[in-house]
Amino acid sequence: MTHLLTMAPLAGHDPLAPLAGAADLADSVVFLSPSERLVGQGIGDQAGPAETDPDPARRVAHLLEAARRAGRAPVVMGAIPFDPSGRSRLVVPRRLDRLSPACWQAALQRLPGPPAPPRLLRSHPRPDPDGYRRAVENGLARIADGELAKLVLARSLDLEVADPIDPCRVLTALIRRHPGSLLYSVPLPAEDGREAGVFLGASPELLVRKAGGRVFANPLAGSIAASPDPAENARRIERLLASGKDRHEHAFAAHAVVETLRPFCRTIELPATPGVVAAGPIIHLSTPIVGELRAPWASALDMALALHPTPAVGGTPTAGAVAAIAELEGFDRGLYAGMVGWCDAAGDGEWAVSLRCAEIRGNRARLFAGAGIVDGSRPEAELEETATKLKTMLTALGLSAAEPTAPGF
Ligand SMILES: C=C(O[C@@H]1C=C(C(=O)O)C=C[C@H]1O)C(=O)O
Repeated sequence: MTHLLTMAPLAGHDPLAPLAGAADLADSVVFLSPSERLVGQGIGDQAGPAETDPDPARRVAHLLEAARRAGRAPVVMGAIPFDPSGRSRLVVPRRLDRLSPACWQAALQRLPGPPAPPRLLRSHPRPDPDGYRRAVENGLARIADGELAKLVLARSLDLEVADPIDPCRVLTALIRRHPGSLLYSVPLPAEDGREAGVFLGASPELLVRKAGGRVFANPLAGSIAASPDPAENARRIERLLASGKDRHEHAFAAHAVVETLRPFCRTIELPATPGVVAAGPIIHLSTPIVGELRAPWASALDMALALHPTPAVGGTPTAGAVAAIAELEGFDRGLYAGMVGWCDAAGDGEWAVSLRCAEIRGNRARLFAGAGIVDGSRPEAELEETATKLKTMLTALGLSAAEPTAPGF
């Protein structure tokens, strides 16, 4: 990416304003990864044909063309839902800043502290724990029938707190706790009777990154709760690496990613064994994948759309799993388990799987978490795994799962 501004010299412009609490996150878009740190400001006026076109690639092309005409940096940022034909949140910020690693280190000093623990008024899990166990049992029956080999079942948690939530403090709490994750905040308009807000999170999972002629991906699947005790944590990592059920669950995602990327590549390899990645309260099996692209290089977005939904958020076979998810989950995933990131007119870009996230609107937050079901999965363990994954956002909101006020999830 060559056309982005670095810490902009413009008088009166503060590239960090949305992260420092000096500009509204609802008028900004943020994507921070170990490779790129992008902060866009001024997104106010962007609803239009691109919002309603069911093809995300056409939506992005439309926005890039509009950016070119308006003389803006041709970079589209935002989120595409789990159902990519649904409402995406894609924008071309009026001002875009790319923060260098040195700027970023200095910037961290300016971030506000975590939110004060809010007073929880109501919490509503969907499905409730019994409903989720039943959905997993149903999924296991379909796996036993041979209809499916893997299925990812998720649930959502609606929270209402006494005062409006400050999304900036929630995002900066995530930044401090998850510096190696892909961190994001995307504005949400008022819709379906709900007020405007933001969609934000800290995803450990890179769907795809393209930089010049190279492509990177990092499928995750197969998880265990982390322990605060280092010796116990090390034992859990050994247990995860040795778990046949988790290795089987992981293999679906890793194979699918390599096989989907292979036609785009001159060279690509699947590492023989997965490693692990720690993501706050949870540890995942992880396979980093690198490929050399075949000319003409496909764009990051084309590859992201080809990969989505990977078996890490959908299942195997894909179409059957997506149909089972619609039938068994009983809520709309919206932007959860879709993709969030950026792409430019040269085809470079980076897209994370939209995980460990929440929609925050006023004094309400909707959280999401899912778990992969394969032969050998146990409903109670999968329920616990989703509760562990929810902790990432609960902690950032100041609602630690250990507190007596914690929601009954
Ligand atoms: C579905 C989620 O996470 C995905 C599922 C995982 C699993 O089942 O082990 C692990 C990481 C993610 O690929 C989620 O965080 O909601």
